[in-house]
Amino acid sequence: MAVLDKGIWYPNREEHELSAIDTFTPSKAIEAGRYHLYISLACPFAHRPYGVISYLGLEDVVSISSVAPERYEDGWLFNEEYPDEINQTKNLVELFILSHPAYSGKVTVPILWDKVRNVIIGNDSASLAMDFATRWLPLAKNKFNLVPENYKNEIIALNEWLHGNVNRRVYNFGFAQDQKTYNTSSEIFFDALEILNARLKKSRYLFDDEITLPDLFLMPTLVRFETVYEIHFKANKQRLNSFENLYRYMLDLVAIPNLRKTVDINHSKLHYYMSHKHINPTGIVPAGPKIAW
Ligand SMILES: N[C@@H](CCC(=O)N[C@@H](CS)C(=O)NCC(=O)O)C(=O)O
Repeated sequence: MAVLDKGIWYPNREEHELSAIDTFTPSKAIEAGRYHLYISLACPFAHRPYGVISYLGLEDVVSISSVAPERYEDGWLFNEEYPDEINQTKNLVELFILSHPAYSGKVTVPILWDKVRNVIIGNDSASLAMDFATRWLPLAKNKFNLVPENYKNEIIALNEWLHGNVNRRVYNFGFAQDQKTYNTSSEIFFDALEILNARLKKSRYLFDDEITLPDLFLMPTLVRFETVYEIHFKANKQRLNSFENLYRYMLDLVAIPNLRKTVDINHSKLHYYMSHKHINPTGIVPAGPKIAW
């Protein structure tokens, strides 16, 4: 992978080789127009806070832009179609250095930028999503409570479970370098889909009939399944539509315009197939598959 070590970019160094990893200090101030969320339209983790902002109608309060689909040796890039209109940098590495000149750690999306202090104030998708869903709710156009108090602890626990068993897990076997790793992680992932499928037989969404935050954690993986993960990550133990309730659930979610507009299949395909040369050396992007939704 790739990291910054004291402000120097190493495209082939691992995070565990760093002597220290820097973190960002969140801002407590909730202020319309003050922050910008940098995402990649391809990234399922960035999709969490993006989904919350779109579903709640917070776009006029927090601006959003995406990096370009390709990610090579220089990391995430901006280009003419996907510019950095806030800081005019050419890539995310430059943006991290602008904020924290001696930064050590990975250079990932999403990041939340404070336009007043000109610094990054967060790069953890789960906590950004939780923050927008709760502290920012008073500024939202659509005041849906994604974290009802009676489910709060269960929601936090389910988000973590989804992260380990589903959202991150598909990468574990997609990037596996040996059969055993692939088999183990594929098994865990498809077992988790089975559990979710059974759960969704009893309710429309993960918690009853209203959308809650974990739905916006699960959706990003499901919408990338057929066009990317099934082929590129060899996630083909079962077809997604063989999980009847889970598939119905995904269709329900993408039928909601504020969620559907956060899904960019073409951008995702371009990113995954072109950028992961270690598993797709030619960088060829498949023409299909045609999907039903
Ligand atoms: N801190 C993260 C990780 C997000 C993440 O893994 N983002 C990926 C894209 S999907 C990334 O930017 N990877 C670049 C890298 O690992 O160098 C989060 O917010 O959950």
